[in-house]
Amino acid sequence: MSIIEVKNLIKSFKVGKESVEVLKDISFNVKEGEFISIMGPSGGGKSTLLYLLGGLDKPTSGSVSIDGKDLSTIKKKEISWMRRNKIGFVFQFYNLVPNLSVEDNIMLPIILDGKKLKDYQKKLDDIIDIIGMQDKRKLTPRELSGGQQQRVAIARALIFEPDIIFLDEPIGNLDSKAGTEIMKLFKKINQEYGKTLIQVTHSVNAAKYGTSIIKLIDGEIVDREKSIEQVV
Ligand SMILES: Nc1ncnc2c1ncn2[C@@H]1O[C@H](COP(=O)(O)OP(=O)(O)OP(=O)(O)O)[C@@H](O)[C@H]1O
Repeated sequence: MSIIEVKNLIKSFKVGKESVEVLKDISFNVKEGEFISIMGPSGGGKSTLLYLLGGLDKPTSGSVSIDGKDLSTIKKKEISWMRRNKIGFVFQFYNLVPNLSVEDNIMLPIILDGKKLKDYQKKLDDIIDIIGMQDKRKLTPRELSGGQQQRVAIARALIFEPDIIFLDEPIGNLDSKAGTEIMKLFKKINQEYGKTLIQVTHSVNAAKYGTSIIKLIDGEIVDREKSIEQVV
């Protein structure tokens, strides 16, 4: 079964009196364990699509289903549960809390959810190992490089062990060396930990880490291929 099913998805925004159709009848499926790169020109609707897939916004019509459950018809409680346990997000600008340590930033979703920190201590240690930052766990974000900050944001997205992680321009703010290291980390999270990843990116370098590439132009999928050479 597909972990994500997108059917006839349409999203319009009202701009003044006019309605602008940003996504035009999009359908596709994502299988568990895939790593999809969504590429295409600026303004084509990539971020809009990512937010709909993650349940952060609602479609005008059509549907997004995760594990066979249509996000527009399930109960609010269930969607909040899904957002916490099933889905993780990583953004371009990390969105860390500046005065909290690395480990407190990673544990933030646990704190906000009212869960007991000690129940997640082992998980925290494991995740800090995965991101390779044991020696930096007491530092605050301003003491870290951009690449290290993004590692912390990735760890925070992993703490609830989601099956799917959405990445919005995850290396858009990094130089090429740090960017490559982050992409290798995503590849490991995809291949070794079996997470399904969906990234929006302008970078051909980042896109080629995907197992499949979707090209979105002007709100429509114009191509879906296995390798970047077939798309660019
Ligand atoms: N909340 C909103 N209200 C009105 N228009 C919006 C809204 N969100 C997005 N848009 C419009 O939808 C279009 C697609 O935006 P989106 O950010 O999804 O594109 P994108 O492909 O991610 O672009 P970029 O690569 O520049 O980030 C743009 O024209 C944008 O102005």
